[in-house]
Amino acid sequence: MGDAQKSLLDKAKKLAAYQAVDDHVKDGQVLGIGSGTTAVYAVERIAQRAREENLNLICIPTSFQAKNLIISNGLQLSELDVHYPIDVTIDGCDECDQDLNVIKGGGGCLLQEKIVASASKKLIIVGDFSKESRYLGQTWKKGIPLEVAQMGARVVLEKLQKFTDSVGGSVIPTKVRQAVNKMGPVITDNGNFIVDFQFGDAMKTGELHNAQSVETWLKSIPGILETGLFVKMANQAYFGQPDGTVKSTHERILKNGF
Ligand SMILES: O=C[C@H](O)[C@H](O)[C@H](O)COP(=O)(O)O
Repeated sequence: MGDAQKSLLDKAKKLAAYQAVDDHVKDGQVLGIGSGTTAVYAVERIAQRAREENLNLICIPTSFQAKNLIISNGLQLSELDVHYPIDVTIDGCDECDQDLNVIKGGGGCLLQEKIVASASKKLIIVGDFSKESRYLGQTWKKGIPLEVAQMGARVVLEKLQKFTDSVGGSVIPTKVRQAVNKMGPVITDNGNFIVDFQFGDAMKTGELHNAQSVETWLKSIPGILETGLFVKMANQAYFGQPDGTVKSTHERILKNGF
């Protein structure tokens, strides 16, 4: 990716994050703090508003990165054992389809993100224009990130490969994600591996039916501790556009127990 494209995407991430914070963050709330590069802008804006408007906010992190962001921005850090439920969580995504089903975990944070999302009255997704798609897998070609117990990785890979082969295969193999600047696999904040499940166009073509059936199937495989598929969890999405505007979906009410 060239510098100009990167800068365009960065601006779009910032626009979306700022707009989402301005629309949803209010005094006295417990906030879930997402992970990734877009979440950095959300925390920046939350901290700005907290200072300028003297807001009293409690922040629950979704990762080690988020925890450090909360601390370095002078926000009040807490955890789910102390503050539950969360009023609103603002988090990034790798891809978001037209039904607001989302793929997350491109940066290796998904298990804590999903727990925090499930503890939130509202989940607001933020991203640049490249994250919006019609169906999952349309733009995100790296597979569905899965958090997998280390000793179960071989078993999980065999089962996923068997499925991939049965639907015609994928040119890219499903494998344990390898680290950059460190030899060997990525180890998550929770001490597990990440497996990137290459599902190709299976969701579009029908082999995987829909995101909910994929999620149910993946969660039925022992060793898969969590998936990066967030199905019917997001209430609204914001996408920063190249022209400096922000496109947002309607906010939907979910029957999520709150
Ligand atoms: O594992 C990482 C998280 O799920 C991120 O929220 C997701 O990858 C999007 O990250 P970014 O905002 O950097 O594109």
